[in-house]
Amino acid sequence: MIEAWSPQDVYAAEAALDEELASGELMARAVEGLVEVVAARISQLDAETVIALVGPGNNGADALYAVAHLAEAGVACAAALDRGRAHEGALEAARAAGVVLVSGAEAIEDIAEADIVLDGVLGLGGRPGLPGEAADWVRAIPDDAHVIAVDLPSGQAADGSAFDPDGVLADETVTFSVAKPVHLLPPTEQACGTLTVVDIGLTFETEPAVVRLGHDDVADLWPVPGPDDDKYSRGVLGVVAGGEDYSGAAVLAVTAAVEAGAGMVRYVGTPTPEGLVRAAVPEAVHGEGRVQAWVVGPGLDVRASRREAVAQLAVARRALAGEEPVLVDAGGLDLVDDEVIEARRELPTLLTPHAGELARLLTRLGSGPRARSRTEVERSAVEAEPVRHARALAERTGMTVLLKGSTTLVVPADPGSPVRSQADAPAWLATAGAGDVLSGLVGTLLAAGLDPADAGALGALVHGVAADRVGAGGPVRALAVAHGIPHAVAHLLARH
Ligand SMILES: NC(=O)C1=CN([C@@H]2O[C@H](COP(=O)(O)OP(=O)(O)OC[C@H]3O[C@@H](n4cnc5c(N)ncnc54)[C@H](O)[C@@H]3O)[C@@H](O)[C@H]2O)[C@@H](O)CC1
Repeated sequence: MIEAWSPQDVYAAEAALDEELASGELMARAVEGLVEVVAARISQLDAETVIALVGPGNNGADALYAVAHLAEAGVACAAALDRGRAHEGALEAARAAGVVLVSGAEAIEDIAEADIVLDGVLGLGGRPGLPGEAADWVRAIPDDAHVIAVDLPSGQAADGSAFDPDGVLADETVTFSVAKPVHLLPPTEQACGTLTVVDIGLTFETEPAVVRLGHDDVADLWPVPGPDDDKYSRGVLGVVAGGEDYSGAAVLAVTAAVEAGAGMVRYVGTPTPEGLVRAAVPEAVHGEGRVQAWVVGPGLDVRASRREAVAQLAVARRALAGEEPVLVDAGGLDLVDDEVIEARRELPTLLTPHAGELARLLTRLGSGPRARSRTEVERSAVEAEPVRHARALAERTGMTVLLKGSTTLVVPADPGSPVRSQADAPAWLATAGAGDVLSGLVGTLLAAGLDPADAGALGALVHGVAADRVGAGGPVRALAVAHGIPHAVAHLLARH
């Protein structure tokens, strides 16, 4: 599991530890870890020149001390300074070690020729935008240089809220003590490259801001049956999905639920998808009945008027009015209104929109206290600030929101709970029906008793791993992902 703490919490933990340690010890620990990574990269890449981009704060000091150590060890190092401003102690160390200090046009020339660029312009204390000459430095970084960001890529928001395409785009980031939201959240995660966390001894009393499950966490969370279990105790999932137009969604969701190990699946549909489910998934039973959780919505047409569709919708509405956990996806999202929100305020509910659906929901329901904001929300706005918009929907509805995308975000209704961020899926998984598979898989976990945030995060991880294993680096169709779930789960459980 990777946990990230907010910049405020990190500053508070640093201040507390700083009081206990000798002056400069915290930074010395950070620099030691940083130097180790850069030295390893120099030998792996056969790099000859390293340049540090040095900003005015402690982040610049880390970078400058690091090149001072490397220069002492014989590496050809330079440091770009903006009008000579930098941490005094670090500057002295760099001068003494023979680091070449450059600025202006000379800095641009040296950056353009560097093998490794160490970005120490801004760290946790950075505000949006690159200061002074730094914007020119960043533009001068050659495509083939290996860029190592110190703590975080400069220009990107530390809390992960805003991505700057003109900021630093790193090949890797070396951060201290713990990850920060910038490293785990879209849209900024894409600027970080691979992440190394150097332990400098901070401890935290507070909850993390972001949590990402790793493969080794699956065995702790996955509902593995014991000898006393039967199909009912393992969890019965009701699936209200598929209509005369989108009938395949039903097959995909039900298949995924059965493959994920639901004790039993009860399917409620209209004639065409029902026939398909009967043929494709003989394990499913048909019609309404007692369940431990519901999936409502894949392929559901809430505007259909034929008798069977109206009867199916009535079951969907009963599920939303009932007490069992409900996952609401696709067409089912159209059924979420003030009455449903009120009825489900204390009940486990997981909404699983993609960016476009989330934009439509926020536009229709409004956001903010008492839904006062009634502005049109565009899909592009959700993509630019996914966490903020998912949180707005979670606050508006009191429901957990799973926002689908190349990184899946799960934002719990409780604003104090960490956001979950899973980036396990290959890009090939952006394919029709993948969301239907996710709904069946996550629904099974809800029926087994997991809470919506755990079910969403764990389901997203397994969905991604199944796609990765089935596709083996190539294309993957949604049904194959569903059929790949058992092997993916077995593979992940075997790591324990
Ligand atoms: N506090 C500690 O004890 C430790 C801090 N460490 C490093 O310290 C960093 C945090 O240090 P700082 O708080 O000094 O933060 P930064 O190094 O990010 O620098 C903040 C400084 O830059 C200025 N600034 C920020 N954004 C600007 C902008 N857009 N344009 C112009 N000026 C801007 C601020 O006014 C401030 O002077 C971490 O990211 C980490 O790299 C590590 O050395 C570990 C130990």
